[in-house]
Amino acid sequence: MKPIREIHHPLALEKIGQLREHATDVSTFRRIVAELSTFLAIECTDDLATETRTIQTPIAQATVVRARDEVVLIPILRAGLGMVEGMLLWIPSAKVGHLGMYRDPDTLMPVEYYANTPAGMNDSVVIVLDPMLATGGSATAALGLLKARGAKHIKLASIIAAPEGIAKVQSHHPDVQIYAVVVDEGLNSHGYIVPGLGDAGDRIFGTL
Ligand SMILES: O=P(O)(O)OC[C@H]1O[C@H](OP(=O)(O)OP(=O)(O)O)[C@H](O)[C@@H]1O
Ligand SMILES: O=c1cc[nH]c(=O)[nH]1
Ligand SMILES: [Mg+2]
Repeated sequence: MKPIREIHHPLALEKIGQLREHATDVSTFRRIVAELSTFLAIECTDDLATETRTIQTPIAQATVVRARDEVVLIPILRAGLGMVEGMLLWIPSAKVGHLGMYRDPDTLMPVEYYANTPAGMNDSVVIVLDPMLATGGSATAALGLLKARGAKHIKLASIIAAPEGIAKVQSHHPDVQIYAVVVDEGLNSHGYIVPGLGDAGDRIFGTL
């Protein structure tokens, strides 16, 4: 089982504090989600396979590196959409598929309503995007669907993760590396992350 990679960085933690604040307005919230997503993109791609070639600088020949792996981003709608732009700043050539899922408020079980993923994901590095990993039900279902469609090298990028969600994903998908900016205390009786930031989708899209 892969241990979670929690990112400790003073400025990332400062941004998390702004996301948590109830008073943070929607444009600031969106911008910070995008910034933290770029930060997660850097972490998630630090083991991509590379190849080298020789080029000519104005001074001399140099051996330069380029990434060989194709990257596919899979945001889980809605909240995961807020992470796409920031991820693409760092991985501009990534393909983007979409999974629509919401969590039933009574059962907390994920309900799938849309799935559009690129063909030929077998050899790609697939990064699932969801800012909140709470019970882990949505992420676990998304990872199962992607594996059924051929994905083999999958990562999960979240901004805030709860220990319960991490444990669930690790038990069902021990091969998937989870990245989170922070791991919070746990869940409340409604399945919300504590202290968390509330409903990420509503805060990104201004639908509170
Ligand atoms: O780990 P889980 O317990 O499954 O919870 C996490 C899910 O809940 C939220 O989605 P939500 O149902 O609020 O849909 P939305 O993104 O459309 O707001 C969040 O964006 C995750 O997808
Ligand atoms: O705290 C939570 C839990 C699930 N989904 C959210 O958006 N926030
Ligand atoms: Mg929501």
